[in-house]
Amino acid sequence: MHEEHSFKEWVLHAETEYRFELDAATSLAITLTRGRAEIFGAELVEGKPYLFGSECKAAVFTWVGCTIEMSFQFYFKLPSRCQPSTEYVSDETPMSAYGNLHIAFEQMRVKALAKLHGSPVPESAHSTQSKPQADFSAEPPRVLILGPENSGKTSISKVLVNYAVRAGQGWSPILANVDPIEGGWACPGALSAAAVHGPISTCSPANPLGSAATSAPTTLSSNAILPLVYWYGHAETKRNPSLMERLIRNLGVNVQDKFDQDPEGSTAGIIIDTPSSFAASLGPGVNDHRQKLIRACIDAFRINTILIVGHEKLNVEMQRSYGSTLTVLKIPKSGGVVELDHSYRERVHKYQMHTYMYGEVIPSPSGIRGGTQGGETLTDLILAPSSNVINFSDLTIYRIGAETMAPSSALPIGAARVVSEMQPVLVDPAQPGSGLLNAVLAVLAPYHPDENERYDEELLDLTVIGFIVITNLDIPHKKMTVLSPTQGSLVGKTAIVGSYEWQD
Ligand SMILES: Nc1ncnc2c1ncn2[C@@H]1O[C@H](COP(=O)(O)OP(=O)(O)OP(=O)(O)O)[C@@H](O)[C@H]1O
Repeated sequence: MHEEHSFKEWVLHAETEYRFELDAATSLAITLTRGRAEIFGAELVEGKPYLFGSECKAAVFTWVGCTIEMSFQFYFKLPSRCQPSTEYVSDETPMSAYGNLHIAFEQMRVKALAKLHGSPVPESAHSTQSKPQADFSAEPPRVLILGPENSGKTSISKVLVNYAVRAGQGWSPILANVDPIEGGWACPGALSAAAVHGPISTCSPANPLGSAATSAPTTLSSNAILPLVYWYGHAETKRNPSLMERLIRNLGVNVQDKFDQDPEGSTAGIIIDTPSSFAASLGPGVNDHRQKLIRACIDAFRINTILIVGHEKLNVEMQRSYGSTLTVLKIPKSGGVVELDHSYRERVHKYQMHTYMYGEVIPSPSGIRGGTQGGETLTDLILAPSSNVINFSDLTIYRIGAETMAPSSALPIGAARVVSEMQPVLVDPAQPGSGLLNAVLAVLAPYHPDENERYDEELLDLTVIGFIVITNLDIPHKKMTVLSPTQGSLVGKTAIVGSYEWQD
């Protein structure tokens, strides 16, 4: 194996950022040696090497100026360079706009808390900043972020959540991810929400929102993130918009329950990261789905602020639809956001699945000791999945809506379609072409223990307790091999298969 490393220092002036993009099989360590700096709102601790890998793309921003040291290493073949494939410093960032937004949201939180306690609103919560547009009421910020592909929606969500967590007021805002491609804290295809208690780190696209307790060992410092997960199972929202809508509404009901149980906690608010398909009208019919899903988010999470990232047309559209009842704000897109192409997204999907099963340890560049991946100690990040052979009958598998629905025109005259797009269809692993080999399955929480509380489509409303991958099907013996991050038994469990596949 060929290895080579390099070392470099960057001096950043106030309100500038160092942007980098890593190639595959490279790793980077960044150490803050002077001043203060942050990555998407998460502060770096001075003197601690932060590791980045798996083609990570990110920026180190400083409000006050800083010096950072980089150690870079590439592994394997073709040592074409000794630095990230792209790296530069920019003094044009939208961070002050994002900072102002954070201040406005902070005022909303403070006012909402004061209202809850019946106390007067503190002077500091009355804005002296040039406040963005409409009047923010005494409601917590419940924010929907919309924007086209590669506009930086996820990064902005992280900045806003990290600033709230850093504010020192004990806020734990909820971050919800309704972008199935993103993966969030689970696997690609999932929709999730979690209360965030500590800064969300960025070190690898395999964990875009930091590590979660579902796949990580309990020793992780960030294991406070306990996401609530639903499984959509596909990359594209247009594939089954009705299911998307139902899951969004389910997430909303859960978040609302949490808010009802903890009114004080609810004042921290919620930030929703959305798929880029919400911003793009791609053809006849798609626009309706898009509108329906945006409306579902607004209702489900009782949104009071919509942020549009750098998209004039969408801004006008949202102003027209919601401007009279909600605050709709256009915010600038960062010039640093990287255009991620299809093949990169496919590789990220693989990194995410691999990390879900095995964990991820980014190799430290030579000479780097005590490196951290977003605050975690490296030995904690290795997972040992179990590969078990189970009987076909141990696990009940469904697919939501039939994959191979006959077109209505092919049905006998007068016959209604039997399978709706929301109907759970039992999948028989013994059937050739079941589509289960290498499929990613979401294992669901149990049905309601009280038979009287059960209903037909209950399956659609069950949360996910974990993901498995079927790595072998032995049809003659009616057995299958299942890779799972935990040792727990699957007997009697119910799982859903979508369209995601993964091979190690
Ligand atoms: N200022 C920046 N400097 C360098 N890289 C950045 C910056 N902002 C964002 N990125 C990177 O650009 C990529 C795309 O950003 P992000 O995921 O936030 O966009 P998005 O709009 O959520 O994407 P999607 O199209 O998946 O919805 C990510 O890899 C992110 O880390």
